Amino acid sequence: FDPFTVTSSLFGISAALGRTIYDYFRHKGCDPESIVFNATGLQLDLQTKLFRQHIASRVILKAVTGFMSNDNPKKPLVLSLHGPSGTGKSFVSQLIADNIYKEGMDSSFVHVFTSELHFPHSSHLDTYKLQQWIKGNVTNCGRSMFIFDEMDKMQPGLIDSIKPYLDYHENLDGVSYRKAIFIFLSNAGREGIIQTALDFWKAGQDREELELKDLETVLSVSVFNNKNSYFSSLIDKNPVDFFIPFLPLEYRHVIECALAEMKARGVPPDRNVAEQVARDVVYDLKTESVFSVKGCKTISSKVDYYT
Ligand SMILES: Nc1ncnc2c1ncn2[C@@H]1O[C@H](COP(=O)(O)OP(=O)(O)OP(=O)(O)O)[C@@H](O)[C@H]1O
Repeated sequence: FDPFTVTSSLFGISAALGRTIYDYFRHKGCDPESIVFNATGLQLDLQTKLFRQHIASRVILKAVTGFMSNDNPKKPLVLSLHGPSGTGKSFVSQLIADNIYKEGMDSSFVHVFTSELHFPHSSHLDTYKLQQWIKGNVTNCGRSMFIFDEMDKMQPGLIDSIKPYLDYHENLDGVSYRKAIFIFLSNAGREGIIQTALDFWKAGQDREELELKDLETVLSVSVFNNKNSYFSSLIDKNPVDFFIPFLPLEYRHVIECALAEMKARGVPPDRNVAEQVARDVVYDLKTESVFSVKGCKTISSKVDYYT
């Protein structure tokens, strides 16, 4: 029994809209007990579960903690996470959700939008549906979280349609969006981030010495100045509070991911298996095989294979 599908087929609407309607009737407003921000929990999760992303960890902790401790924010929190595949962008969104919502990603106040899943056939109607989707969910609960996956594959028209919700507005049509969190995930800027990390590696510098300012320029060059980038549509009135780079992962980091995966499954972490898994991963020749092409993305299935 899938309530979204039932709701959708009853009304002859898309599953996404069905979910909004279902959520609306199931939860009239947010239940304060299901939204309790745990700043210490987030800090601990970022320190212990997210590997080797010191810049992202630091920025996310500050941004989310600052925003959640403010009862009257002036605008929604808008985070844009960038970097190569499998480096922890979706994973960190899950850690944020885990420390805000009692039910984490399963909370009915957390909404993941994938343009290909929600609107496979683009049409002008889609922008209306997307706006209604956001509006319906925020009307239901102001402290809603929206995760937009594969932002770089999203139609520019759709991005334009969400811009008003990201800005400084007391309210729009009687709805205040200021307590919502928007997280954009994309691979935009990936080349610049990889090149900077590689230059550091070649110079024998510790990657932990990399600072946000070392990556801001490359991010802005590849992200803002690219006419095909989704940011070209956001740039005029930039509503993004933090652009957060995720660094490519090396062989030794893949080992850490494999060990963590075994631990999470209750299997005793075995370094030999972890090394086998890390050897199996493809490394990018353009980076002299220093960085894993897909980060830690395929680790789970490889651990299955070797354990
Ligand atoms: N830095 C990291 N620390 C710990 N685990 C990680 C890290 N990066 C990736 N992983 C593991 O790999 C899995 C896949 O990563 P994730 O889905 O976050 O990648 P992504 O950056 O969102 O990639 P994509 O751009 O392809 O969507 C995660 O669920 C997590 O188990």
